[in-house]
This record gives sequence, structure tokens and C-alpha cells, in this order.
Amino acid sequence: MPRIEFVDVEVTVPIEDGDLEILRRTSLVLSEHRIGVIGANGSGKSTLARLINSLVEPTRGTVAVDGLSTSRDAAAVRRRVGFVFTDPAAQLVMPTVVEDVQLSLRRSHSRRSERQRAALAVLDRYGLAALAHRSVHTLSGGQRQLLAMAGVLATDPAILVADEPTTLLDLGNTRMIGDLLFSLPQQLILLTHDLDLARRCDRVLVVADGRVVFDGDAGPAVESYIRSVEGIPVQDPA
Ligand SMILES: Nc1ncnc2c1ncn2[C@@H]1O[C@H](COP(=O)(O)OP(=O)(O)OP(=O)(O)O)[C@@H](O)[C@H]1O
Repeated sequence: MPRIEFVDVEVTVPIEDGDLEILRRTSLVLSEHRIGVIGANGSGKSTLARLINSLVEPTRGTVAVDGLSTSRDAAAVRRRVGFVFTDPAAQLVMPTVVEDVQLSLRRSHSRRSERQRAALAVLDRYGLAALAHRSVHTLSGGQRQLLAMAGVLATDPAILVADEPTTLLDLGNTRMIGDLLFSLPQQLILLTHDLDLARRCDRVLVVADGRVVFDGDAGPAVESYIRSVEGIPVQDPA
């Protein structure tokens, strides 16, 4: 598995009356296959995830992916790390389904005809072949999320970071996307409010108020999050 390393990472953002610390000093090594990240809205999960492919830069400290610095080697890091957003509209930019996957393949396939063939093969792999020439605007929410994920996976990243990929989906589509995520060979960093999905991870980080307050096996991590929501003090795993 890849190795993601945070060393003394802090993120602050300027606000009207000074700086706001949105990620407090964090050191972590992430090398398990499936890592869940759970926590309340605004706790800092997305900030943590966006540091992995340098969508957010650390204010202090360093983040490295297989030894590549997300600050100095951002382009190489982005080739290793695929990112799926909550709202697929953020990444579906082409008019039709097949064109959208072709856009992802522009680096790996320079010839147009090869690119189209490869894009159709990707759509076939994810059960989207029948929709190849449809406008992306006519797809259902589940189909759109599946297409966004297919576009990212088409580039064969070593790591997939998925930021609440099922939040906008109904139960059936949540299961479909969840099953896909957990069938992938890639390392998965899964931010989710779906505690059933979190329970399937090998390791879960619980984030609260800009820090990782629990880091361990999925069952105890989910329990600690539920207890914190219910107002019972979070217990340290150690
Ligand atoms: N560029 C920014 N400027 C000011 N505040 C920011 C900025 N980016 C994030 N924040 C704040 O930092 C906090 C953490 O945000 P983040 O998006 O990481 O939370 P999250 O846990 O992913 O939340 P959600 O579950 O709602 O997506 C929030 O209070 C957010 O408003």
C-alpha cells in the first residue's frame, strides 16, 4: 500500500481578526488499505483530505505521499492521488458521458481514437457503457457519482480520496458506490457521515475541532464518535 505521512502539520487561514486554526498540529502515517475519516460538519475532515493531494497546503509541517512532498512535488502527487468530491457536478465538465472519461485520459492516450476506445472500456467496466453518449445532465445522482469515480479511476491512481461520496445518494446508490469503493485495489481514504461505511474500514480517524481525537479500529472509533455526539467524554484508546 502507499504511505501517506503527515509530520507536525497545521493549517491556519486568515480571518478578519487574525488567523483561524482549522487543523491543529497533526502527525500521522496512513498505510492501511481502507481508512475512514468521520466527524461533525466543519470538524476539519476535508482539510485533512485535501492536504493529501495539495488542494490545501500546510501552513506548518509537511505532507508526503510515498516520499513525494505535496508542496514541492505537487504534480507528481496529484498523479498518484485521485480525488472524488461529494457533488459530482464539481468534476463532470464535458457534455457527454464518454467525453468526460476521455478528458481524464488526455495524458495517458494522446491519440483521439485510442482515447475514445479506452474511455468506452472504462465505461464498460463500471456498467455505464449504455450511457456513453448521454448528456451528463440527464444522469441520476447515483450514475453521476459513479461516472465521476470512473473518470478518476481511469487515471489509475494509487490512492483514492473520496470526500463524502455517498452524502447526496439514496440507500440503493449508497450501497452501489460503497460496494465499488470497497472492491477497489487502491488505497482508500474515505470521508463519510455514513457510519456503516466507516465500520467497513481497516482504520478510522475521528476528527473534532480541527484535530484527530480518536485513531484506531473502526468499531471503537465509531463508538467514540457516537459517544461524543451524545455528550459522553471520548475515551483515549491507549
Ligand atoms: N479557506 C477557508 N477559510 C476560512 N475557513 C475555512 C476555510 N476552509 C475551511 N474553513 C473552516 O474550517 C473548518 C473545517 O472545514 P472542513 O471543510 O475541513 O470541515 P469538514 O469536517 O470537512 O466539514 P463537512 O462535514 O461539513 O464537509 C470549518 O469551520 C470551515 O468553515
